[in-house]
Amino acid sequence: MSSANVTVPQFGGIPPFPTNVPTHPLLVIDYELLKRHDEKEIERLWEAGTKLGFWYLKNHGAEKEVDGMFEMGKETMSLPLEEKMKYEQGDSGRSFGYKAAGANAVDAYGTLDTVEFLNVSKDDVLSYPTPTNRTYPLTVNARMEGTIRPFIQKSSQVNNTILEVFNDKLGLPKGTLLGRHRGDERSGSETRVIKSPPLKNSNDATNGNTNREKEKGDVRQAIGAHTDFGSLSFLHNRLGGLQVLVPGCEEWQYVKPIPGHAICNIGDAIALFSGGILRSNLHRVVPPPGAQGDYERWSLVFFTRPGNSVILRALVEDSEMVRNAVNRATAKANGNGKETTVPQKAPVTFETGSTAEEWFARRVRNQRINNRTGPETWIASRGTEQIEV
Ligand SMILES: O=C(O)CCC(=O)C(=O)O
Ligand SMILES: [Fe+2]
Repeated sequence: MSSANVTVPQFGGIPPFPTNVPTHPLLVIDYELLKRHDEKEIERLWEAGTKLGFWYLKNHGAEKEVDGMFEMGKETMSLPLEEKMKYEQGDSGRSFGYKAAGANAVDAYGTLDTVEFLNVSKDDVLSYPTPTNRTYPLTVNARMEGTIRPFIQKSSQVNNTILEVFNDKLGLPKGTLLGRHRGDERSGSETRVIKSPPLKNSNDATNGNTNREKEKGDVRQAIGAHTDFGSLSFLHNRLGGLQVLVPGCEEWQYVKPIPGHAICNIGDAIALFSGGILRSNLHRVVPPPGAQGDYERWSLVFFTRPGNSVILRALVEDSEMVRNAVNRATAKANGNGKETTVPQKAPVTFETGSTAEEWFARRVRNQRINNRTGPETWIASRGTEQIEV
């Protein structure tokens, strides 16, 4: 049997992730140990959060719910496009609902994305059958209580446990980070199911706008380079395609999916709250590598985001560590007091002046291809990628 025919049993008969592509190993964090406040595990999570902002999470206990969510995703994406479009997220910066393939840009040139996804608001799930924000297709409603609610509850629990670890390591008073994610305030927290077409179809998925990539010698992007908008992301995928840009490296590297392991990462809100100590790292999605490219790619995320009214800024009054980090970043941007003829970098700003709701809407709105006027629209969609520590 050739190696291309060997499949991964836990991943439902798909070819294995190839060994000959640049791949970045992530630290594996054991959720069971975190829950028991194991000091070594907390140290390893801190290392993952401060160096790359990405890690694997094992023993998270949500596998059954994840499988149910993929089923819900398949049922929903199989609906006629016309039906899905009744629930489209629109161009005003709202995220909840359906996003068709090709509705977002993946770069400053306005190249179109190839993925379709469905975002379901945490608040809508918890208030179901009364909508908080909007309604969803029947395939979603049918799974609200049996599948989506348990998934959201488990995922929130996982992310909240991690928030508490970071809270304490940052020297913040107990409950400071959780207090910015209160259950009684509406938020942008949501779950997302993503479907990417197989490589051979990804060109016609969006009327084949690949010429620009061919000219640039770049790969086709399913989701363009981005930092996540919120606090913490709890991600489940089966096929490769997720890539990270590791600090100090020029080449994008794959993150290999491992059965039973979620991939977790930090978003802009936590990078800002922590004065850049915790990292919201750039990542993107490209077609799965090697023989995996012949398959449809599915992924699932739960995004924890701050309450809508929370101002995104470094928590300098609450933590000496955060205060020192902001002072260091400011001094560095100003050339550390040295006389220099080299133009100074724009100072890193941890005072966004923006609520979580505004930050999120700005980023969503400026990714939408219908809102594009030129490269400035892409720039206006950016997050915390300018933060260097
Ligand atoms: O599909 C993936 O593996 C990652 C998706 C992602 O980065 C996102 O939806 O923000
Ligand atoms: Fe992401």
